[in-house]
Amino acid sequence: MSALGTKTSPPGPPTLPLIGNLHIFPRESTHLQFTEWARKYGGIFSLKIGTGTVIVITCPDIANELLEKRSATTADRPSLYAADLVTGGLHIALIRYGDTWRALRRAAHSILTPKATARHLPIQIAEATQLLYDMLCTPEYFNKHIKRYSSSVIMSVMHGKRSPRYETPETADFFRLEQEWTTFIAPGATPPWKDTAARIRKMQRGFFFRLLAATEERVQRGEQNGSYMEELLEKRDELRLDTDMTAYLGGTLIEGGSETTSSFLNSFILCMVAYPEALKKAQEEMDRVVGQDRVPNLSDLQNLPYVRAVILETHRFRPVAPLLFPHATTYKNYSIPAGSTIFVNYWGISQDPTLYDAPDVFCPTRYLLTQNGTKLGMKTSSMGPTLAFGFGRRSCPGIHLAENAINIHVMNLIWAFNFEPALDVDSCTESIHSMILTKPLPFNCRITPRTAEKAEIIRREFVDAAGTYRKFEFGLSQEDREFVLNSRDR
Ligand code: HEM
Repeated sequence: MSALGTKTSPPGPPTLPLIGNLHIFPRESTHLQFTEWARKYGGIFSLKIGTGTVIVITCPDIANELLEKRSATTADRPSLYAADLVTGGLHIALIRYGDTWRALRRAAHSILTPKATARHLPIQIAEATQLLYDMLCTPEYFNKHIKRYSSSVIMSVMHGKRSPRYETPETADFFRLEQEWTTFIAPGATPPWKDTAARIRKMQRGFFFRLLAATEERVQRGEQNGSYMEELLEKRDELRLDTDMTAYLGGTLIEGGSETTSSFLNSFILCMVAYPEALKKAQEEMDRVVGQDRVPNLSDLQNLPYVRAVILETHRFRPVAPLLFPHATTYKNYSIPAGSTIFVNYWGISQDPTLYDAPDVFCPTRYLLTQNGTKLGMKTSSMGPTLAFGFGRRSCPGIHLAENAINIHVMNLIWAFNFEPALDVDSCTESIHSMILTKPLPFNCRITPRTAEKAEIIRREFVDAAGTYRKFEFGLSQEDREFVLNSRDR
């Protein structure tokens, strides 16, 4: 902590004139190099990138002090020229701290409270049921099924329109856009050429505004289904959102909710394959509490301490955002220069052997022994269970929606399936990293229903959920209609 109170810069690797540490700044698997430096230079270290400063925090107490207690001075984001070229400064997760961010964040909060989120449980549960069904029918495509689920559920919740198939046009458009957009803003990408920016901008605005227009038309036809955008459109004046802000908020929340949930579910399956003893313990607990004859529901979770521990351990073991999202500081009279970029090295904290026993092992039991899974006797008041969702004013506003989704899936999947290694499973605990979000490298595994009775229950639940799906199915393509007819509405 002492570095925070002094006027000297935090320590860091030796610098070269003019470029500082630019030549050694890791563009890939950044969290791994940051963690190596943290072990050498301590819980707070700094890098010089040209005239700028990057601060890396790998200590929960310092992260808490700077990003939670002094949140007003660290709620900014570093300026991202490439992102602004495309979004015009309307991306809630990337924009600078200021009036536009405040208006977007207030609007996001007003629709993402725990109470508001509970209203969307029926479609979240129905979408989770389709994931079970898809994995039952074609388990080899589980990764594709997770991607379909993750984008369909958030589009249903936000815009009231679901995608029954991975190839449904909205989902396909969304993945195409995400591919272009995330490549364009990735660190170290080719310079942000204006014509590329203009092309992606056209694509992004086209997609976000099409979704908004479809919601408006649906409302005009009197076909409301309770989506968030309906609520936002109603409160738009009160929340001071113009049309661009409304469309961008709807679109960027889809982006925030899709890849994150999908990454968590892939990591969860990976852990179940790689650590069969953890899966077995979770299944035993599930069988004791829920039994064989029904799928679990959210209220079961309070009686499933080991399953809750599996969720926390998955966040720790393979964080979705190993460096959270970068913050920027505007704090003046401080040893951290104004305008510094701040990374919280959540990965380095999660893998710290002074905090955790055997941190590189997936071991949910640690969360049954101590509240935060840390070693016995450690003082860890700065390390609550929501660390994976960030700190302070920029912490994740989608946390309640995300936690419901994760809880439903983890229970469902443990109840329904066995997960076993395929031949190439050796590589399975590696991750790829794209600076902000990680997800496992593609891997194969064998997914089989635990019993024939459970397979039958899944088929029945899928057909029974037809009424819920239909409320979110508008303007389906011929192929989507055929899928619905053949799989569900026979
Ligand atoms: C597994 C699920 C999720 C994880 C692990 C996660 C994690 C995070 C993290 C680490 C941040 C950055 C916090 C910081 O800067 O300190 C963040 C920000 C954000 N998340 Fe999530 N998230 C998840 C799901 C969602 C969902 C479902 C939504 C949308 C409904 C969402 C919307 C956002 C938005 C809009 C921001 C930017 C907030 C801002 O800059 O003001 N996230 N999330």
